[in-house]
Amino acid sequence: MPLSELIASLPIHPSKATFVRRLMRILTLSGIFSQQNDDELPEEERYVLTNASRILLKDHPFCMTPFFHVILDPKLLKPWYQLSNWFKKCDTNISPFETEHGMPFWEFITIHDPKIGNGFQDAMTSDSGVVSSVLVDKFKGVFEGVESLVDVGGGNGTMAKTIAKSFPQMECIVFDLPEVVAGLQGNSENMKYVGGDMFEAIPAADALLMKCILHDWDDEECVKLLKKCKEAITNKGKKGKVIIIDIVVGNENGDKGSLELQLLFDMEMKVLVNGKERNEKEWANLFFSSGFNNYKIIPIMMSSRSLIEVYP
Ligand SMILES: C[S@@+](CC[C@H](N)C(=O)[O-])C[C@H]1O[C@@H](n2cnc3c(N)ncnc32)[C@H](O)[C@@H]1O
Ligand SMILES: C/C=C/c1ccc(O)c(OC)c1
Repeated sequence: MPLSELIASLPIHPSKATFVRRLMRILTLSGIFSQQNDDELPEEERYVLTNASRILLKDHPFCMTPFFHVILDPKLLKPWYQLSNWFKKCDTNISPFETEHGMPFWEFITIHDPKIGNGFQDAMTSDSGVVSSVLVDKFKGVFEGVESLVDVGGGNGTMAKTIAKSFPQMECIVFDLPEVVAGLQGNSENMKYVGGDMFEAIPAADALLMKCILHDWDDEECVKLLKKCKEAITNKGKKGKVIIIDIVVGNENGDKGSLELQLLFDMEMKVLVNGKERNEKEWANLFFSSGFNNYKIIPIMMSSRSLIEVYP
């Protein structure tokens, strides 16, 4: 799109029109747009979308805009300014988020601020939209022989919806806090929602899915949670498995971008929920400390995430 057309299509005051070129100049340098000139109209600069801006489009099937809205929300940015204070205090269990807002993140989004809560669910929906589609397209084998599945901390059920549709014989349960699943209904007969606290008890199944759960908690809490998982999959003499989708920090393919994403998430988890991203050794320690015997890591999405199968 030529610059003049871009300016004409934006809802801005005419007095601000000349600033658009300066904004586009830096957004082009940072890869959000690229410039493409037209030989027939050499005097006017033209901009095109890049992969980075394409996923911001509302009608893109994997639009990530809700995710960026949450990350950049002032209420979720303010805790970053508490890092300096946080470093000086001895209370290791309190996140910079709690230092800022006086309550843990989960309480804040489920009870105190439903607007941020809805924004957060939309953010996770956009993330799970991409990941669930990659999963059923390329890694279907992980679910082979699984007759029942519980998505632990499954939020509004985006992962479960895609899996339940792809495996009509599988019984899928979305398990999350009562406030989160209240009033939700599945889109097929083989899925339902159950409310509860995963640190108390998890419904029994052949397999449990935990996407973006363990990185929310410290090691002690993770071991507690994984022990509950083991109970849930070793019912009736059967031995099931836990399927984790999370980050495994590492840079084996040498891609600086994916490492940067992993480390940025590590900071985000620290600041918001007192969680962390783990490397393979740290993951293995968690599994063996909770009574599991074996695991397999499968990198997905250019190693930005991994699929980890954990066996009792
Ligand atoms: C980062 S979100 C991940 C959501 C979903 N798995 C996904 O990846 O789209 C973490 C989820 O854990 C849920 N959660 C937090 N504490 C929980 C608890 N004690 N019991 C069950 N779910 C909990 C939250 O409500 C939230 O939906
Ligand atoms: C702004 C994003 C916040 C966030 C909080 C907790 C999570 O587990 C998470 O997983 C991708 C994202």
